[in-house]
Amino acid sequence: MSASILDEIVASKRREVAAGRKRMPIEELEAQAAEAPPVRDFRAALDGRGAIQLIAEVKKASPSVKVIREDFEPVAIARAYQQHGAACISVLTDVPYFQGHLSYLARIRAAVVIPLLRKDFLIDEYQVVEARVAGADAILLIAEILDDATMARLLERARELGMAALVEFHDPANLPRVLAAGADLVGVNNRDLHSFTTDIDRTLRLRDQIPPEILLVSESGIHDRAQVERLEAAGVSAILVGESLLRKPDVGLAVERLLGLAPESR
Ligand SMILES: O=P(O)(O)OC[C@@H](O)[C@@H](O)c1c[nH]c2ccccc12
Repeated sequence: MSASILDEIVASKRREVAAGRKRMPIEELEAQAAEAPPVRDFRAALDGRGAIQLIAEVKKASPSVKVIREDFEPVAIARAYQQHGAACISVLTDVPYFQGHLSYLARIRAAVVIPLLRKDFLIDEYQVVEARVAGADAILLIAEILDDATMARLLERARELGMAALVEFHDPANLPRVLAAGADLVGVNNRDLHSFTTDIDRTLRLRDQIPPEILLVSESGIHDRAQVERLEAAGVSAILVGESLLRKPDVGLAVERLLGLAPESR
């Protein structure tokens, strides 16, 4: 994702939020959030005490590769993820760039019991409340698109609503900002924002700079068992994986292979 596409996405989110506020004022949305069923503990589900856990992602497309999977059935994919060993599910809700939808959260929520992450570009508390109403148990926050005050405020808002926040960064310079915001669940995005290349060494290099009480998630570019074993040995709590699972015809088998529950194909 080039920096300019990130700017473009953020601009589209500002328009979405403005339109949302017109359709339904935040007070009304908050009233709905107060009535929503209880959240599931996303962070606790990732605390495998040494055994690395999987957040499996439901994502049809992305700006880097366009359509990832043609026969995209979000609920069936989520069910397979759960059945074959994922601890949590990440659901892309961005429409224009990832071909996701907010309604996928509610549909998936009705079909699985494991906790769900709203994966989107959150810049405003309106989207945080919206996530809760739609059925999310956690939200993603991206350090690269948030100033310090907004990052801390959205994190606090998530907690007030009972949700967890996974706070992601790519540039190591942003790690101190993420910690200062009070994150207890931190993601390293292995994908370079300019070249789209991924490198899990980015997570491994940063491992020692993250306090042990914080759960660390390695995100993007994970596609084989050897990588997962390296991350597990380094004490990484969880992996966030989309593309490599979605490219396989049998996503359940792909999950088992990544988790070492089934032998890898050759
Ligand atoms: O499909 P991959 O390479 O397994 O990556 C999953 C996830 O990490 C990636 O989708 C992602 C990480 N951070 C994001 C922020 C917004 C949208 C998408 C993402």
